[in-house]
Amino acid sequence: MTKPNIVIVGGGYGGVNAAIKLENALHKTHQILLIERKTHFYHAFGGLRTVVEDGFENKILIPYDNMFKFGGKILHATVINIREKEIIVDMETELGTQIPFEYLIIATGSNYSYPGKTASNKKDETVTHIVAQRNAVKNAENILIIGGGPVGIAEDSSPKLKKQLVKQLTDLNVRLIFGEKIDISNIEDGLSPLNLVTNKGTQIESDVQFVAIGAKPNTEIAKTLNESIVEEGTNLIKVKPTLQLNHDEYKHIFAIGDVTNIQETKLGFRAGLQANVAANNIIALINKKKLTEYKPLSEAMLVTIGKTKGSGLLPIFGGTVVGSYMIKTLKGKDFGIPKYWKILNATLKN
Ligand SMILES: Cc1cc2nc3c(=O)[nH]c(=O)nc-3n(C[C@H](O)[C@H](O)[C@H](O)COP(=O)(O)OP(=O)(O)OC[C@H]3O[C@@H](n4cnc5c(N)ncnc54)[C@H](O)[C@@H]3O)c2cc1C
Repeated sequence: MTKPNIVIVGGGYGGVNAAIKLENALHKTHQILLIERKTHFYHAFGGLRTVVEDGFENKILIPYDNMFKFGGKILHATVINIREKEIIVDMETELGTQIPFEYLIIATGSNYSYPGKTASNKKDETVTHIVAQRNAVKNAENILIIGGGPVGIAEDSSPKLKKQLVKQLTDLNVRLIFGEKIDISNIEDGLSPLNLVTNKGTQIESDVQFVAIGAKPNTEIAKTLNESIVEEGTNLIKVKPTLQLNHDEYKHIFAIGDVTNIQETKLGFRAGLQANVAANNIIALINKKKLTEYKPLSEAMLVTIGKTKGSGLLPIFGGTVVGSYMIKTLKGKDFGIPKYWKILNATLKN
């Protein structure tokens, strides 16, 4: 007898963790199916280092091929439609284009400009893009970065963190401009010299430009199920604390990670924690047990500046600011790369 499908759409930090957990627990009774458009997991935490270290891209592009151990399947296709009991993909797969499910997890994450994330589905195209960026940086005298990202957050949540980051960047000869905006529509590929002017009239000449103005949630396909599951304004999927969609018709559909409207900064490690809750709740529904709730954590971030510097905020004692030593140890040294190769059951060749 064919086993009912549990489908996970999106193999990022949330989707991979949920798929592995569900496969471990349910492979005897259910077919676990991960649908992911890319052939390789893109380990975003280390994305920025590809710009300065030759070959680093090979460490952060991890093949998905070997991740399942008990018959789970990964299909490389793009989901274009979600219905109440099935999803539709954009190409013919071994299971066709119309794939039924008993339970579904939407984990389609968010987009970010290169090299934060990749827009390409194929490893060689991603590598070509990264190498072009790295070469442009090697030949550049002036590099423009638009968007303060975690620094912007630091401003609101911890003045001490902001102060530490500003000092470290200024020591490295980085010129910081706060409170001004640049029209990014003037930037094409970010690899050619440009002379830009901010809304306050500051002229900035640069050889290379990086746009770092935040992630954009991938919730368009969620809307194909029902427009009302996505919050207007934020474009995020409304979820209950159990991570089921906040809609009584869809108790069998969950959302996790960067796509949800949970009130906390969007981070991969949180997507992983949410994956545990969603997977446990699917197991609980199958076994007719009580569901558990996801509890958002307090603010946390680790901002690296090169291999040895940085500053961060840990979610302990209501938010503790830490300096370069902790950041180097927790993140800057290897960005958790060995951990993710292990999770995906792949071998990193040095
Ligand atoms: C430069 C940078 C550094 C970061 N550093 C950290 C850090 O140090 N620590 C931390 O915790 N977080 C960090 N983050 C944040 C972290 O990357 C995100 O929070 C995380 O990626 C969210 O995980 P996710 O599983 O929700 O989605 P994603 O990781 O975005 O994964 C979504 C997946 O879904 C796939 N997908 C999307 N739509 C479809 C579709 N229709 N069909 C098939 N597949 C689809 C995508 O290809 C993608 O693989 C960083 C982010 C950036 C950009």
